[in-house]
Amino acid sequence: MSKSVLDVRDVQKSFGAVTAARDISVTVPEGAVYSLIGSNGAGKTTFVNMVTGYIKPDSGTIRFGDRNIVGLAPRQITRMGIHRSFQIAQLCNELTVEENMLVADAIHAKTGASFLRRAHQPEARDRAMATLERFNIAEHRHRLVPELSGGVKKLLDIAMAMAGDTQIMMLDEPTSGVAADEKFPIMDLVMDALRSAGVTVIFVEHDMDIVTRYSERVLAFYDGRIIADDAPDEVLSDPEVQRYVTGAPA
Ligand SMILES: Nc1ncnc2c1ncn2[C@@H]1O[C@H](COP(=O)(O)OP(=O)(O)OP(=O)(O)O)[C@@H](O)[C@H]1O
Repeated sequence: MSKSVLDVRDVQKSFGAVTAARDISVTVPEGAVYSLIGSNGAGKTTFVNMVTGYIKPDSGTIRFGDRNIVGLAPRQITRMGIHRSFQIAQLCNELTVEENMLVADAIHAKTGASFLRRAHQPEARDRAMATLERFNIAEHRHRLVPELSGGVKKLLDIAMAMAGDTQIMMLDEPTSGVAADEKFPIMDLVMDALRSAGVTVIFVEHDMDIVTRYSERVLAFYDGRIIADDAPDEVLSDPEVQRYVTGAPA
């Protein structure tokens, strides 16, 4: 069995009277693909925010490799290798695809060189092109963001989140904003690119076809708790999950 890359133990988080995380414990093996499901307000984003340092748990531990990362700033956690993409793509409209990628690369670079110098280094351009090629969007490199389809924007956003040394990628609804007929092709590309880079993937998703097709394991959230943690078929046929999450038999 692969070693664990992320180990969350007994994590709790409340916002006033609302408990958004209750006794959350989960171990994610290196290279696994996990999806997080649950209705609105179930606690999925709170989980992602705690792992990425945007929210500090009230108690519990989050171990990344052999280090407890609770209390570290998002920037420190990103530099350690836990990256994320948001539901709404974080792109700069005034720049081309390649320029956006160069900005992401310069932000993630660990060298002491100035931001602009880093963006102009030939190695940076090579790295940017390699990532764009991995996500099959190199042909769009000279186009400005507003000219791109929802699918290409999504691919660019995830490609940018991959800049630097990524060990865990957390994706918030990777197919939101993507046309229905583009969803599977986009997910095929994203998952192939992440798997070939050996990255562990944790993604929030409401579309059960995507969950079934792309995740190896599913965490079902309800009222701040994980009510199921198993293979997709097991989770989606669980009566509690059908009652509180999917609302229908799988
Ligand atoms: N910063 C915050 N301040 C106050 N309450 C919050 C905050 N973040 C989350 N909550 C509350 O915590 C609970 C869990 O929210 P969370 O965003 O984690 O749910 P979710 O499963 O991601 O929902 P959605 O699918 O709508 O994004 C909700 O009741 C939410 O209102």
